[in-house]
Amino acid sequence: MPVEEFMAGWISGALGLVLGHPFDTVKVRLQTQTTYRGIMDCMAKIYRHESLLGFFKGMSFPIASIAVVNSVLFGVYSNTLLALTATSHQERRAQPPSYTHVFVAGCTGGVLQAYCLAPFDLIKVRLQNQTESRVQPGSPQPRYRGPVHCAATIFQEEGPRGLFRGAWTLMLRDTPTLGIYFVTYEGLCRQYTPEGQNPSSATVLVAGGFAGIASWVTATPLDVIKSRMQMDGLGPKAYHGLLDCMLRVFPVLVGMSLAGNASSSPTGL
Ligand SMILES: CN(C)C(=N)NCCC[C@H](N)C(=O)O
Repeated sequence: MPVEEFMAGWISGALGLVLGHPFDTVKVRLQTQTTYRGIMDCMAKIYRHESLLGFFKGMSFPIASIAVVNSVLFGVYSNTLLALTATSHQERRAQPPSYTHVFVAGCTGGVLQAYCLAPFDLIKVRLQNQTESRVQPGSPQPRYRGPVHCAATIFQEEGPRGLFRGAWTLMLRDTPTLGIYFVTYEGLCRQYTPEGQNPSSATVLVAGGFAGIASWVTATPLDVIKSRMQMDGLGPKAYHGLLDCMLRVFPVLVGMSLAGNASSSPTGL
């Protein structure tokens, strides 16, 4: 991959992260903490106690790692398609791969990117969950003083494997859902591009947006489990592993959506 493409990917990925991180912080807090009554309450509390900076906790490692993580995803996807179909990127417009091949290549990219992403994602989630204010004088010191201190503390307290806490759930989340991402993206591009031509920028934008929605809708249930497993290394353990966490969280999630009221669960989920 040429350096310019790598840098362009890094800058655009980083911009997307800066715009999305405040919403991601609210999502992570609602997934793992019981003190908020819903999205608006969470946003108001973060703003009041932690100022605007509270929404951006844990953002530096994702920005530093996004280019590498995305290169792994797209590089593995492209090379898996090459191995499955024996056609290069340029030849694929004339001879489009089957959706099964696209799905398998997307899943393969998903597994390997999840493995690279796991420690960075863990540190992000731990820092996002720190509610101590950095601006109010006299506030208690947070457990982690920054991403490097967080990584070092996890390493000391939970061992080297602690840095991969939640990695299996992350892989389970990203393997099928990145397959879904690439199938949706390919399908929409093919639908709206005349045969033999490259998709226009508008088509790429819209197809990427809808692919993102389709993959995140399917990824969200396991995303809840992943965030809970990642926070479970602190203090006494709440779950005896991934299956126990799924069995205890999913019935509550299903009950909440059937009742149509996501914020009034007695467990605070
Ligand atoms: C649809 N899915 C599951 C994905 N696109 N996965 C990769 C996302 C990584 C991202 N930094 C995150 O928010 O975890």
